[in-house]
Amino acid sequence: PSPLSALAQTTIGAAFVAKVIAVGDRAVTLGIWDTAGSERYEAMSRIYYRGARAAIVCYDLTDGSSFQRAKFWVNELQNFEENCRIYLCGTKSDLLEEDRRRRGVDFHDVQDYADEIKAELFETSSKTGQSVDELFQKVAEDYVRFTAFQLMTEEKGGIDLSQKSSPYFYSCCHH
Ligand SMILES: Nc1nc2c(ncn2[C@@H]2O[C@H](COP(=O)(O)OP(=O)(O)OP(=O)(O)O)[C@@H](O)[C@H]2O)c(=O)[nH]1
Repeated sequence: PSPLSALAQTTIGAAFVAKVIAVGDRAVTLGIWDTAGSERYEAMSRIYYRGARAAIVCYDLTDGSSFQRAKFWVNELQNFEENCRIYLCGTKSDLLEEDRRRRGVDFHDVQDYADEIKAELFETSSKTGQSVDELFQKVAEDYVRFTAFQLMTEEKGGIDLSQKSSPYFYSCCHH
């Protein structure tokens, strides 16, 4: 079956897949939960995204109401998962390539919203694969970058600028 037909089923509960991504010379394994998009399954979805470090919130680029529903999930994540970075993902970009008039959500409106919530924005297609790899690559890269930063700031309750021998200075700031 094509990748698209494998996905074209209503998600009840959640589906899981692990994806290994190279970031520099490291291999990062992302554990990806595909949760049900319907708000009806809100309580169940929360079980899966609890503790998540990243969330890809998808909406259909041809359907304005799906963007409004995406905002619901963004609010949920902001309220319950403070350590979770949010990535907005407009799907079905292939349909816009075919006919620009099918766009149901203004790009600049979404970009403004993404800036407001400090999220990255991607427009992807499961059909053509457009920007899908780039999106997961960014998630993995950000994870590595922010985790290193968090370790650096948490270890001693702050960044000690007098500690020039800190290994983090060698890995990221030493010239
Ligand atoms: N043209 C096009 N159709 C797509 C694309 N992605 C999904 N579809 C179609 O959109 C419909 C819904 O796709 P799903 O992936 O099941 O949507 P979903 O949001 O995961 O649905 P739930 O699992 O119920 O949350 C199906 O008919 C898919 O074939 C895409 O990138 N391009």
